[in-house]
Amino acid sequence: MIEFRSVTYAFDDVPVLEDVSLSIDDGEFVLFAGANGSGKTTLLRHCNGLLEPDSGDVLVNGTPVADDLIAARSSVGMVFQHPRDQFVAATIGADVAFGPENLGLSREAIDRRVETALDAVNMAGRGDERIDALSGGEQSRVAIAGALAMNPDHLVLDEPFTGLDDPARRSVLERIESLSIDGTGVLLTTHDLRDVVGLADRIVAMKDGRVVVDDSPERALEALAGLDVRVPDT
Ligand SMILES: Nc1ncnc2c1ncn2[C@@H]1O[C@H](COP(=O)(O)OP(=O)(O)OP(=O)(O)O)[C@@H](O)[C@H]1O
Repeated sequence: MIEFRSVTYAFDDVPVLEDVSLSIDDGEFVLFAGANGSGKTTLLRHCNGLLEPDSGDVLVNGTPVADDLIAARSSVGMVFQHPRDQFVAATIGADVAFGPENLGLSREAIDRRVETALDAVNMAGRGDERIDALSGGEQSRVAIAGALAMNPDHLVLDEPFTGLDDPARRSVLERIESLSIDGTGVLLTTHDLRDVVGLADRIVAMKDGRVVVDDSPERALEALAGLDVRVPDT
């Protein structure tokens, strides 16, 4: 479970998050919607200590993130907007192994995690391939595998479809759907809900650093007018 309690945060004295309180259960699929600059990325970067609140608290499984960064980072996997920026190794397998290696697991356990994570993104057996030779969609799936190798309870995906063509978008979407069905919680930011709204349990919409809608997809869609969020046509 992830809990934000009255979280306030400013960049250089400019308020970016104002009194955000949310609680996210294990297994929940939550869409974070809102215009560019509304604070979605900034909020989610608090889940594993990349940012710390100026006031308020962020707890993962009941423990403040800053008190146990390893526990928070094991429980909440993050995939950033430009996966290319988060790779640390030249080959798929080495990159996906990086997180588990830092947990001090045995080689055998690491290999098992890498294999399972690659399987989950439909890239089994491709560990020796170079990341720089992959398409954008494949790179996104490797980034997701890297997060999955930590066996997270929740997966944070920040605008995972940015820059992807239609086939890549579909392939990443399918992977996200099957992970969600298998029980991984998903926190996904987007300013375009069309492809993902059918998967979500809940939509949280932000505006100017505040949560302005937090509801089931059906009810939230009615409330989203005026927030610069593309909603499905029907
Ligand atoms: N490193 C930074 N330094 C200063 N200001 C920042 C920084 N990162 C974000 N901001 C500002 O914080 C505000 C919220 O940005 P954030 O990226 O959280 O919004 P977002 O809703 O995720 O939008 P986007 O879809 O564009 O990523 C914006 O006004 C942005 O300019």
